[in-house]
Amino acid sequence: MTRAVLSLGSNLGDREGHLRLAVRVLGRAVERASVVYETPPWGDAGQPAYLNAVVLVSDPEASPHDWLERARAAETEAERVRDPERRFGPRTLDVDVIAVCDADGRPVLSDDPELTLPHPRAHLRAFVLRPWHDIEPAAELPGHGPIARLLAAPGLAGDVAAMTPRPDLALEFTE
Ligand SMILES: Nc1ncnc2c1ncn2[C@@H]1O[C@H](COP(=O)(O)OP(=O)(O)OP(=O)(O)O)[C@@H](O)[C@H]1O
Ligand SMILES: Nc1nc2c(c(=O)[nH]1)N=C(CO)CN2
Repeated sequence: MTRAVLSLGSNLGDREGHLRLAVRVLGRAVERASVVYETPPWGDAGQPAYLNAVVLVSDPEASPHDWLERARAAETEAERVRDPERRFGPRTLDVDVIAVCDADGRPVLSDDPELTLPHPRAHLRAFVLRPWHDIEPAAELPGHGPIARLLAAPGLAGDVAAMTPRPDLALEFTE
């Protein structure tokens, strides 16, 4: 049994459709989905705006690695193409595993480059922390503390303010 926080992002093609596709691939594992946000590109400015959201998922059968497999399956369905020249470049769909807890609610930590937990750049990304905070306000990012505190830090204030909620694009999932 594991629970995970997954971040969804898309800035190419049918962005909304790609986020919906990810939720469909994750299926009944989805427990909560955040509001969708329109966000300026982070890390590589020369690309279109993203739609971002966060989902909380759980599955009695899933190992931490299974979440990475499911993330990749959704990216493949969205026909994501990787550009080795642009690490933070545009993509049809990005699904990142932000954090995983085991059956006892303990955070899973990993420095394996194939699946690093928590995600090594999550604490720098308002597009991850703000939607996560919306659906789990008391959450902590292991090694970094409460996400509410990270969001309030001066370094992220500009990025948080630049995010636009898109309630017109609510993600549906089976409760
Ligand atoms: N927590 C994680 N979530 C997703 N991928 C991870 C994680 N930790 C390590 N990886 C590895 O990172 C590699 C690159 O993933 P990907 O192409 O999605 O990166 P990216 O989305 O361009 O960058 P970023 O991870 O900063 O968003 C993958 O092969 C994957 O195995
Ligand atoms: N706003 C925003 N910027 C990004 C995103 C993303 O999902 N949203 N994903 C990236 C991939 O690493 C790079 N930059």
